[in-house]
Amino acid sequence: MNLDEIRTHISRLDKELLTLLAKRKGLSLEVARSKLENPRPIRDQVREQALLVELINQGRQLGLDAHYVTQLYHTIIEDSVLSQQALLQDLLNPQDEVPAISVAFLGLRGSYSNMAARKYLSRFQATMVEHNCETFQQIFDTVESGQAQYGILPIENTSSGAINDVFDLMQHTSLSIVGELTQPIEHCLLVAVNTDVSKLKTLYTHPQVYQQCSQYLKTLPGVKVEFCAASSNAMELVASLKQDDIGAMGSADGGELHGLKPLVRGLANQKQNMTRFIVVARKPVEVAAQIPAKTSFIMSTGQQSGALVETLLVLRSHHITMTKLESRPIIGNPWEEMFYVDVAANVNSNEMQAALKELKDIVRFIKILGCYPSAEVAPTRIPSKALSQGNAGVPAVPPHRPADKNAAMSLQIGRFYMSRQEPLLAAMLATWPDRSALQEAARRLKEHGGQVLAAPCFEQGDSRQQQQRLQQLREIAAQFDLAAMTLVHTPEQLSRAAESLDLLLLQPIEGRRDELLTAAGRSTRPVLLPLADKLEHTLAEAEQILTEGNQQLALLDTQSRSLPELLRLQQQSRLPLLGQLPGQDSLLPELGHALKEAGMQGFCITLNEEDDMVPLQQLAQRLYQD
Ligand SMILES: O=C(O)C(=O)C[C@]1(C(=O)O)C=C[C@@H](O)C=C1
Repeated sequence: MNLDEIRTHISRLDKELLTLLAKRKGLSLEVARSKLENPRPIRDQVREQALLVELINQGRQLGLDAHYVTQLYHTIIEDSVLSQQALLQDLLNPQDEVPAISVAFLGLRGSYSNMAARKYLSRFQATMVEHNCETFQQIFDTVESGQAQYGILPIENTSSGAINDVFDLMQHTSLSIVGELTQPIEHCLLVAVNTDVSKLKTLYTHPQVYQQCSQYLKTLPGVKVEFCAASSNAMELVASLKQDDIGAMGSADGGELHGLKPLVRGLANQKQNMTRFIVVARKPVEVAAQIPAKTSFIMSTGQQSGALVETLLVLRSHHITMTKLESRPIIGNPWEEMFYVDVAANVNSNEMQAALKELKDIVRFIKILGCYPSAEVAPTRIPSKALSQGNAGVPAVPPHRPADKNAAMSLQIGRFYMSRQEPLLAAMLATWPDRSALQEAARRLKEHGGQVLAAPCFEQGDSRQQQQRLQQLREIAAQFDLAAMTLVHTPEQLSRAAESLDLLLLQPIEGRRDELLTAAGRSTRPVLLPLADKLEHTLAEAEQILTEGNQQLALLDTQSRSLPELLRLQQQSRLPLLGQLPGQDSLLPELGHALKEAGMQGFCITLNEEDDMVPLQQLAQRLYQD
């Protein structure tokens, strides 16, 4: 076959894939209707997990890797769940057939609020009429007066926290919250013409974006930064000037609307930067009982001690989970507070109605802001057991973690938990690899069921190169849904790594790490402390970290200590213990298995450039299947 013929073939297959996906979606909507007739919850994670495990195994037989299959199906299932929810919501809240829906949001075309508005409206069969607003107040006014049907407002951001102005405006509005959505904020360097970072002289950006990308901007010392009122203004300017020495900072999708291309992605200091938006309208909506719902309300309590606790106890007694609590001053009443509460419950449920009745008796003021479908479709987790290779037909188990006997000792790294039952598996590259080798290591680690990718970001190079490595490590780890770790020698390196990575490995030379221990204790990231020569030194060092506040600490045995030594350590400390083992030891699987039995909660497998991952793969099989 020549290139054209192959492409024709690929196009035909893609069309078939789309036809099948559309058929699948149709069936999913049929399921939703049947769940409405014979009431059952929309989400069924036991079914999802069984499906995913089956697909991973089928995929393997066809030569597709587990990570690829999982990612693909997470997207398909997320769409399936959201489409089912939207269908049920439509049936419950029939809308007038309108050709256009108007939405008010902050900023111009391409702003993050604009992207959120587009995402929200994509679920309606109507075109969007955009109302660009300059202030949050203007958004409220536009919807209250009926000029727009919906208003989109950012309410909280994972790096900068609550957006207080929006909370304050919610106190006085007659509007209801009818929806929510979360938008990833990925700042990119956007340009209008083909160019290179080294040619840039000026960057246009919003002060908040500048702040959120401060680490990256330090790597561009010669570039002048000019502030604009919003990132959408910066994009508009750069698009109109079309010069190769200027750029804007904002989202890739937003930039595309202005014809800009992303030159560098993932500029933010914080690894995960998400903004949660609320959608407000004049009329409240009803949420179908089968859909996970959220209810938001505000309340003010008396000033007597324990008043807030009493209200929270009411929620607890009705088994209602609170997902958010914010307090804001009441304008005009100094020292009084208004509390904003989000709960994971439908306002019409019996529990919520009973809780509201009790709350009304004990608060001064309470107002429901709205009840709306929860937009979060958390991916169903697949146990490492199912991911470690060669495992056909793993029985489906419910996705929630079984109660861990050693709950007090388990630690969360990124989105993974380490425990004696499922030890953490990290691959640590001895030298910094090139991008494709790092990607290949990540792909294979994921395929074998490992969870943490580690590489030395600080061993060579200047500060700019080190920063680029941190970014690359975090980016590739995220691409394969792995956590990321690096070795840090100084407090400064520790704070830089803590901005991007999930786990910080402290340098092993004791006596030279006093300041590093203090910095680790003040960090909010989990820390891995290599054992000191003497047991009492290790315990003293661990204590130094814990007393500074950071309780996310695990110990690492770098010298394959004897079993009695390790058991003694475990008797004296409740901290999780990991072992560092060479990746090419033919006994790796047996050694790891024995150490797991002895209570180790994880393994850091060191790999040199030429090493293969066969022993690591065998270790994963022993760890997760025996
Ligand atoms: O099988 C169901 O119950 C469905 O609703 C279908 C489906 C899917 O798309 O596969 C969607 C949502 C559920 O959480 C489980 C599976």
